[in-house]
Amino acid sequence: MTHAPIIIAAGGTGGHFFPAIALGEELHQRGYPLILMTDQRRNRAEQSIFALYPRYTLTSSGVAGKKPLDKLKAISRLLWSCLGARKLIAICRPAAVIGFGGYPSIPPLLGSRLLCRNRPALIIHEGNAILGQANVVLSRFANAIATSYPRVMRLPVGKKVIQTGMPVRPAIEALADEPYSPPTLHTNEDPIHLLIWGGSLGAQIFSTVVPQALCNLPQYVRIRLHVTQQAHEDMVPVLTNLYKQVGITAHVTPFIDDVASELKKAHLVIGRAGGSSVAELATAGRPSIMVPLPIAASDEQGVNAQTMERAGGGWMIRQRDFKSEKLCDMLLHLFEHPDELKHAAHAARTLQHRHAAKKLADLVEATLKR
Ligand SMILES: CC(=O)N[C@H]1[C@@H](OP(=O)(O)OP(=O)(O)OC[C@H]2O[C@@H](n3ccc(=O)[nH]c3=O)[C@H](O)[C@@H]2O)O[C@H](CO)[C@@H](O)[C@@H]1O
Repeated sequence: MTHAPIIIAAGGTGGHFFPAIALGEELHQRGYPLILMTDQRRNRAEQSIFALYPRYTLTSSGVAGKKPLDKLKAISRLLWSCLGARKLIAICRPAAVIGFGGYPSIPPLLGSRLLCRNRPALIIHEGNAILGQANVVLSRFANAIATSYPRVMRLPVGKKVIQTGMPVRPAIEALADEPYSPPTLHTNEDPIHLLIWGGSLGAQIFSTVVPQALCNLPQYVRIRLHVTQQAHEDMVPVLTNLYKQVGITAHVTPFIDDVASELKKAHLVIGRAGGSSVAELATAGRPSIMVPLPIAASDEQGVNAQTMERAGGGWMIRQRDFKSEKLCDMLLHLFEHPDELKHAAHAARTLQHRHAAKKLADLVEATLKR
């Protein structure tokens, strides 16, 4: 039987895009033709499973927190994109449109619901512990809402809500049973692996506070450290030299391609608390120090980090309190108390949700049969 196509719409940052790809792979295996609608940041993507509509670029500009004139411009761009999306939907007549959040997911879902005669099924996925701005708008029209977390703030009443979990890349899903052994400072000389990442777009703060903290650790700790750090291109040579000078083994790069291998090695992760990063920490069972992005529209990263901290899987520090002296003390304390790291690694797994891509694809198929 030939299926009608399915449109997957997602903002172009890793947190929205990687789960969209994971679902795409699953639906592709089930025989669905797929169309990916994303923004300029990802327009060259995944040609093998997605027939990317060649001239279609979604708006990526947010609306929240803007000055009135800029807000008006952003809203007009969104509405213009809705018209563009409607044209595409009229041509390819999809059976369903699935949104992964971010403003670029609004035009295809809203366009198909308000402007098209053949109305495809609408499903949204929320990757954070609070419904994001775009999903707040779209949830009113959705036939089903899939969530990563068991409890999600701002969900509308009376809608079909199912926790499918956050789809993660297969190599990360394969870490679901990976054991964790904490580093021991005084009984062996093995490396202590630290992973430092800043979300899909990096974060400047980790290039200042973290190196200062690591340089202030005692020498017997520094020589054991193996650091993998994501940093802005300009900072790569600066941090590489700094770490070398103080005897820290480090690999500094603008983007970590093989996140799975890094998580597998990591004794501790320092980073933001975006939906995908937290889901990956839970899958791999790795303890973390989380510094939520302070400018995130709904403080979704703060809510994600709090959820992980309450589960016992890590420690949240607000950016205003993220200082090198504090981080240095905290790292030394954790390395001296490996049981705390071990406990956090186990606790992180309580938020693990396996086979999310499969569960989400099941939900899509169930909604098609509605
Ligand atoms: C799912 C989701 O809603 N994510 C949030 C996140 O998106 P954002 O995309 O910034 O961050 P996430 O933590 O959600 O995702 C980051 C993704 O990039 C990957 N990665 C990161 C660094 C690297 O070097 N290599 C790499 O592959 C991570 O493994 C992860 O899969 O921040 C936004 C603010 O800007 C929030 O508003 C979003 O709500």
